[in-house]
Amino acid sequence: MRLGVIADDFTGATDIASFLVQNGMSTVQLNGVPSGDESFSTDAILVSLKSRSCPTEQAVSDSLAALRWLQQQGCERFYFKYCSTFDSTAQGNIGPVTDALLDALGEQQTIISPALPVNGRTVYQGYLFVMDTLLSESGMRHHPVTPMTDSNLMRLMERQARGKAGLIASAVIDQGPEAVQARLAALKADAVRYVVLDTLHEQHLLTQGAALKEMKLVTGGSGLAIGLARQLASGSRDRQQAEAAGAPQGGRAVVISGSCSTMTNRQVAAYRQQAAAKVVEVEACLADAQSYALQLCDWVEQNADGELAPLLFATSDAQQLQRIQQQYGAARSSEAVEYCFAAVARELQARGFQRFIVAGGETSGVVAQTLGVSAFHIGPVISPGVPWVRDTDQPLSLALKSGNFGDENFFARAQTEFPQ
Ligand SMILES: Nc1ncnc2c1ncn2[C@@H]1O[C@H](COP(=O)(O)OP(=O)(O)OP(=O)(O)O)[C@@H](O)[C@H]1O
Ligand SMILES: O=C(O)[C@@H](O)C(=O)CO
Repeated sequence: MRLGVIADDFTGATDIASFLVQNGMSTVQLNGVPSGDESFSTDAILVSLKSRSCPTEQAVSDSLAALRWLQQQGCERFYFKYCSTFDSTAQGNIGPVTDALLDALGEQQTIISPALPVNGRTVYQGYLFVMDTLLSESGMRHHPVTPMTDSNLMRLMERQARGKAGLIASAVIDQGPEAVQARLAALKADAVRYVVLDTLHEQHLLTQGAALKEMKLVTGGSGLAIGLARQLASGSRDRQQAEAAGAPQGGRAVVISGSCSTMTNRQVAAYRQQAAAKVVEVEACLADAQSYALQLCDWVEQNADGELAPLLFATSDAQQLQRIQQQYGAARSSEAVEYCFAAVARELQARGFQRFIVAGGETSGVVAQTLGVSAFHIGPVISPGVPWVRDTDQPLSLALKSGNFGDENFFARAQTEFPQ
């Protein structure tokens, strides 16, 4: 059974791709809907979009285009991948995209399962937790683009989508796949369109996978992929061989950090102690991003011969970010930073850089798009949900880190533990 995945951002896409591969499904990841007539024979085909925080109409039309293309590729099951921290406010795109996909598939019900317990994202009584904290009390409440101030997934869904939301609590999931299926059917009879699934640990994801293997459309983070892949995998491939195709190759490296998450702040602080690092000033990005980018690239080149790659970071803590956003506007400042990073990536590629370690989903999307990446091999995992990936056409290796993923030493480990 071929699985088609539509991911709403770039790091989210590599995140789920790594779990699919680790759990037995051969996977190709494509940047956007391909325009040519190529076809792929992998167990899973993943289209990564930049639809998390774009205007809703565009998110819906891009997602529907991806769905149609995946159907043409013979996919029969579909997975809408969004963030394990449900990055989506009342005006967000998860609800409208879910509704559009359900309508296009002629389905009345789907599930909402953002949990990824290995990275501390769990769901209890429909409330999303980050480690030991409610989502709305975690660093996500200060997110520059999608501040999360509610943790109740039923409420979040009902605010942005068209139908009723319900819950399957952990006590039911503990009873196994048949109990989950029976509850889904009961909720469907009650016209519940979005069913939030409690998830406390990996066994719950395995149960969900078994319960949902016939469901046409599922939605969630990357955790559910563990359970679903084990049901849908064809068993036709050698994981180690596949990972070797995505292992990082040589060439000069740079670390680019545009995430302001709590974890990225810690990672940047740790890496600055070990490697050359330079802050990217929002004022300079706003003034003349193009020439500022060239200056930054000169600095990167001057510092590229150390043991560890140089770091450019716009990463700020919550207070700095608030000051910047008040002064320049949230959208304007984040766009200026993204524009500058795009110019930096383009220039460094032209100067022969071949390994890019990037923090932040939006930032990764911009960088990968600028570098002209159209398809990846998924390589070895640096931290849960963050694999090295290698472009299928050009000598280019990328580690695209979701904002909150990885341990404190992530940037250094991505280099030292994966020598070329
Ligand atoms: N100093 C800053 N001032 C204003 N905006 C910034 C600053 N630094 C980064 N940004 C913007 O914040 C946004 C961060 O989003 P991004 O998706 O890259 O990281 P993230 O949300 O932490 O990661 P993820 O989506 O993987 O959880 C980007 O648009 C980036 O340009
Ligand atoms: O699910 C997650 O947390 C990540 O894959 C992600 O989408 C962050 O951008």
